[in-house]
Amino acid sequence: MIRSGINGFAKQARSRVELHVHLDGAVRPSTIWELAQGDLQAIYRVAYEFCEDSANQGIAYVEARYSPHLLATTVPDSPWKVMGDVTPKMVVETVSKGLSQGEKDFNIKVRQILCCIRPFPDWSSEVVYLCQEFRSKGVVGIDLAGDESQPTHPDHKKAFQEAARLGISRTVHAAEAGPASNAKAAVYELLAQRIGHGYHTVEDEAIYQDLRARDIHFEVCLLSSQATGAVTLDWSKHPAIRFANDDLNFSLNTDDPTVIQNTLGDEYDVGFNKLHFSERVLARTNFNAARSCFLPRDEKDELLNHLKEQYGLQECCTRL
Ligand SMILES: O=c1[nH]cnc2c1ncn2[C@@H]1O[C@H](CO)[C@@H](O)[C@H]1O
Repeated sequence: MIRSGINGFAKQARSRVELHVHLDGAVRPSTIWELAQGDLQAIYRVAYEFCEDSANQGIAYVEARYSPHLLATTVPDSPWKVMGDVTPKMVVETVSKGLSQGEKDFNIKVRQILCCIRPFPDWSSEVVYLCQEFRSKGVVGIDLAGDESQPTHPDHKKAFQEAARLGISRTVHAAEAGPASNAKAAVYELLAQRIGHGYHTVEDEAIYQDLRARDIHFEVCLLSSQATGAVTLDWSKHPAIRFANDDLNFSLNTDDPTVIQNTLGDEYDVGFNKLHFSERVLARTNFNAARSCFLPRDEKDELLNHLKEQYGLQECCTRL
């Protein structure tokens, strides 16, 4: 693939921002093989190596998401049927330690988003509790992931409203495979500030225009969107082209790099080569990610200033 200038530049300069990547979808295949019996050491290793792999892609800041319940072994209704003594809280503690050591060793900033899972509404109140409990240890937000074909359970709504009350930032997987109305519900009922994917939002003009006017951020994952069948295989019809033309607030992300076998650089390459995004659009998506990340104001400003320096921009230029 021909590399875009901004991509080649960013790789060396530690100047990318990624908002949508599943930690449990980013495990090195060689590590999965070795750690087939999961335990806390395995979780620590996955978190630590995630920092190294992200740093090697020129990433300055990344928000990694996962479900504490799906990685635990004490959850009775977990789909994995493996029982042990690792609680969801121990999972978050261990991920925090692994990321924190990785941040130091690889000179990168990494924060966590804890996922609620649609078919398991019973877990959601504990996810909010864990977000609150680990706020000072790197947890910056809450997500709702999983199959969006069923109506959102009231317990998820309760959890997200509680998260909003506590000042926990919110993103929701919506309109990935499901209809535009799911994105609307994510914003109005779950109080989401960001939408995971959101491709089908373009199919309802009123909803699309409303979310655009509200400056809702869309976490776009190009290669994942084709791999999951969420969009057609014709790149020229990809909804992100509309997003770019409308200067919508969106970013490029990897989603599940172990599964998709992609890097953030690949996503920028696809944007450049297949969707014909200009260098300016690619830079803008990266700045969109920074201005829509879940860091507190002062740390966000620091990140934006770092990016401006890397891109050689003098004045405030988050809207390139
Ligand atoms: O593209 C996606 N859409 C919806 N859910 C997803 C996607 N990728 C992964 N997960 C779900 O999120 C959980 C926490 O990281 C994963 O375990 C998986 O069940």
